Amino acid sequence: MTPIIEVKNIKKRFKKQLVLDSVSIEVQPGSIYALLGANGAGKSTLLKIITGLLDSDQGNVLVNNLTVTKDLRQVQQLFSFSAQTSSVDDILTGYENLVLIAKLRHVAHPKQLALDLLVQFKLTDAAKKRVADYSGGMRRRLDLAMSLVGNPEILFLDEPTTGLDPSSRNDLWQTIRELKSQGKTIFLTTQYLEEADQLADKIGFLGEGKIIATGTPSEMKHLAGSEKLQLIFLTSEQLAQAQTLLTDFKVQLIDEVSINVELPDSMQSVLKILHLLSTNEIEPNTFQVTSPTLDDVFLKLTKGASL
Ligand SMILES: Nc1ncnc2c1ncn2[C@@H]1O[C@H](COP(=O)(O)OP(=O)(O)OP(=O)(O)O)[C@@H](O)[C@H]1O
Repeated sequence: MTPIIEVKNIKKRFKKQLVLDSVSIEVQPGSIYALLGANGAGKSTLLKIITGLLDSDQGNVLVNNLTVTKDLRQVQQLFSFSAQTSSVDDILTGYENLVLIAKLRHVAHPKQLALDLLVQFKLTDAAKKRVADYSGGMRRRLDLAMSLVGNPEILFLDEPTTGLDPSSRNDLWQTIRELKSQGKTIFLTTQYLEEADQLADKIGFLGEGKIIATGTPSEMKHLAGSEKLQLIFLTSEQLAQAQTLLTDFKVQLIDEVSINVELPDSMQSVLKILHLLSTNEIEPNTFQVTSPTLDDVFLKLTKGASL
């Protein structure tokens, strides 16, 4: 399938600081792409370049096969951009904000559209409240609702859940999933590994100005290694006996009574290991299978830098 967004070899420098160094990204239509990176990695800068708000020094961006810098007017019809700073007007109510933006975008029946969006984003009860009195989660939902006025194909969301509590974050994730199920393409930036894991079809890790790794969440986790079986024994003698039996496996000592065993082929290896131990009358006290997380990938890629 032809990508709906193609970022090709983007370079951007602010004075002496090279912020983006040959960044290339492809996003498929109807998918969620998460650009993951630490504070200051260059995520917002890249979003501004993709949406035509900022010029790059090198490279180009195609949206629906249109070059952003040449065909900006046409490209702007295809997307909306929710920046980190909310675009809602505090003095107006949620309903008034939506009607205003709908009128500015010359949408037919702005009042009806505002009412429909308030229902879709579960804001009907707060429709007549001034936005100044909204919670952070309600503001972000209103922001998203406003970005849908004009029915754009692509939504760019810059750190959509930063500053939200876990419950509001979950609500917003659900809303983003619903937008994808309606066929929207979503390009979001985040510094939360869990958010990328929960939402993205494809992730790009931005580090030191480059995409240092890219893939689906499960492909990314494979970068951090295979699944492991953690075995905890009652005594160190049992552990030592187990080690002598597991010489065909990669074993990592955790403490004097626990080990991690790498599982090259998941369940088959688990069954083999437990069978081997039980036929030799060594019973672990507890065991569990652990899968690598995106945190493991990030630590491996950045050698411990914090996100
Ligand atoms: N207009 C500008 N002039 C000079 N430097 C800038 C400008 N905009 C961004 N920068 C610098 O570029 C780097 C990347 O900033 P950017 O805002 O793109 O990062 P980010 O990944 O979005 O970070 P955050 O998660 O904190 O929003 C930072 O070091 C920032 O100080």
